[in-house]
Order: sequence, then structure tokens, then C-alpha cells
Amino acid sequence: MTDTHQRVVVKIGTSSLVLPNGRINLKTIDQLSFTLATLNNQGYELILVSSGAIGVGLASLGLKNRPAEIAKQQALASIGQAELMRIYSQRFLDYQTHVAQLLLTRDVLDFPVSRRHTLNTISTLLKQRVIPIVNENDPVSVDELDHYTTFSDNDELSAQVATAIDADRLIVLSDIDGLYDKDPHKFSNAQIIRKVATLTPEIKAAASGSSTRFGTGGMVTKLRAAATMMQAGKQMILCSGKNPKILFDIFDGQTIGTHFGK
Ligand SMILES: Nc1ncnc2c1ncn2[C@@H]1O[C@H](COP(=O)(O)OP(=O)(O)O)[C@@H](O)[C@H]1O
Ligand SMILES: N[C@@H](CCC(=O)OP(=O)(O)O)C(=O)O
Repeated sequence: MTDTHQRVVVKIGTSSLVLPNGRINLKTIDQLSFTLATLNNQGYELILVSSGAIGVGLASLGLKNRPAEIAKQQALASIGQAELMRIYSQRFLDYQTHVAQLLLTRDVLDFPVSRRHTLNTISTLLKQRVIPIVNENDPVSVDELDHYTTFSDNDELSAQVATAIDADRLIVLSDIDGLYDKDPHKFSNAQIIRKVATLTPEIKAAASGSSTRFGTGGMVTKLRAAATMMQAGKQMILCSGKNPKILFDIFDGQTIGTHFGK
């Protein structure tokens, strides 16, 4: 292994898991499973934070658009999460690798006892060379009065998990290959930024929301995740999730996408 980073969280967003026509992107899921299984065999400790419950729920029911009602979104998430895990389990088993599901809410990581149990579960899985697949527990997540259980989204969730388990780095696989000086889906002259050492006001001003149909937080939530990682003295890499085999190049030490932090 040429890379010194041993424990790594990989986050993949809905727009990489669902095709523009709303169907499941089996090619990406297969490449992701193959790549993570191979890296797991090489001795890296990997945690996958996967979005896609609602997107896969929509695909399963043949629906085109995300419903506005929260109850319908939560029902879709519970349908899609089961199907998503079925696909992951099947694909990973093709590569002789077991996966496990962890559905988290914010309070689970906020309260010391549940936090400790969750982290113990993750480290036990890692010792057994099982890859934990984490998502927010969308069907039960609520924000009301003083009871906050939701993460703002999975970019934040992945940074919270990465710092809690003391991962060396977080790799965010997105529908875009890095941070640009403005949204490349809106400006054809946008330029990629390869290295971000500090989150300056100019960098923050460059980031806007998602302009894709399935994405949620856009670059704003990715910068928040980067801030969490950098505050903890850790690195975040933002790169394209189109072909997750790109992870091999990153683990080989190549500079791909945008690197935040050290
Ligand atoms: N400065 C920027 N650089 C790159 N992408 C940006 C920027 N500002 C906004 N975006 C948008 O953020 C999107 C990625 O976020 P999102 O759609 O939530 O994807 P994901 O599902 O991968 O989390 C890009 O496709 C792009 O439209
Ligand atoms: N927990 C939700 C995903 C939330 C989310 O942050 O999505 P994304 O912006 O696509 O990473 C789901 O599984 O549908």
C-alpha cells in the first residue's frame, strides 16, 4: 500500500446512484461495490455513507418526482432503503464481501451512550472486515421543538461519522468532479479548484445549491462537511462518482478532484 490513510469514509450522493431518467444506476453501484471490496481486501477500513433511499424508492414505485409531503418522502425512504441494501448486499457478495446497515439519526451521535454503542458497532464490524453502509434513518427523522433528529443531509452525516470514528479522510463522490469557482452547470467558463487549505469567504461564495433533479444540498453542504473535517485536522476529497474505480487512483496517491485540508 502506498497510501498512509487507513480508515476512510466514502460518501456517495443520490445523483450518482440514480440515472437522469430516474432508474437505478446499476453500473455505478457495481463499480463502487467492486472497488470497495477490493480495497477492503487490501486492508483498508472502509465505511460507506450512501444516499439514495428516496431516489431508489421513487424508482421502485415508478414515480418521476419526489412528493412534497414529508410522510410520503419518509415512506419512500423506507421502501427504497430496503431495496438499496438488497442491491448492495448482492453486489458486494459477488466480490466476497459482507456489508452491514446502520441507519442513524442526529441524536444517536449526540447522546454519549448511544454514540458509544454506535461507534463500538462500527469498530466491531471493521475488525470483522465487514463494510458498514450508513444512511440517515429517514423514516423516523423529525425536527420539532427541541427534538432534533435529522442531519441537514448526508454530506454532514458523513463528516460527523468520519470525525466520530477518527477516519483519516472523507471522500465525497458527487455528480461533479470537484469544487469550481462557480456552479459549472450554470456557467460554462467555471474553473476547477484543486486545493483548498482554508475556507475563505471567496470559496464559500463560489458554492451554491444543487441544480440537479435528485441532488439535495449542492456545494453548500459539501463545504460544511469540509469545514467539519478540516476543524478536526482531517482531509476531505470531493470528486466524481461517475466511475467509483477512481478511488483506486486516489488510494494510489494521485491528486484527483478537490482536496480540502492537509
Ligand atoms: N462552486 C460549485 N462547484 C461545483 N458544483 C457546484 C458549485 N456550486 C453549486 N454546485 C452544484 O452542486 C452540485 C453537486 O451537489 P448535489 O447535486 O447535491 O450532488 P450529490 O447528489 O452528489 O450530493 C453540482 O452538480 C453543481 O450543480
Ligand atoms: N437520506 C436521503 C439522502 C439525503 C441526501 O443528503 O442526499 P444527497 O444530497 O443525494 O447526498 C436518502 O437516502 O434518500
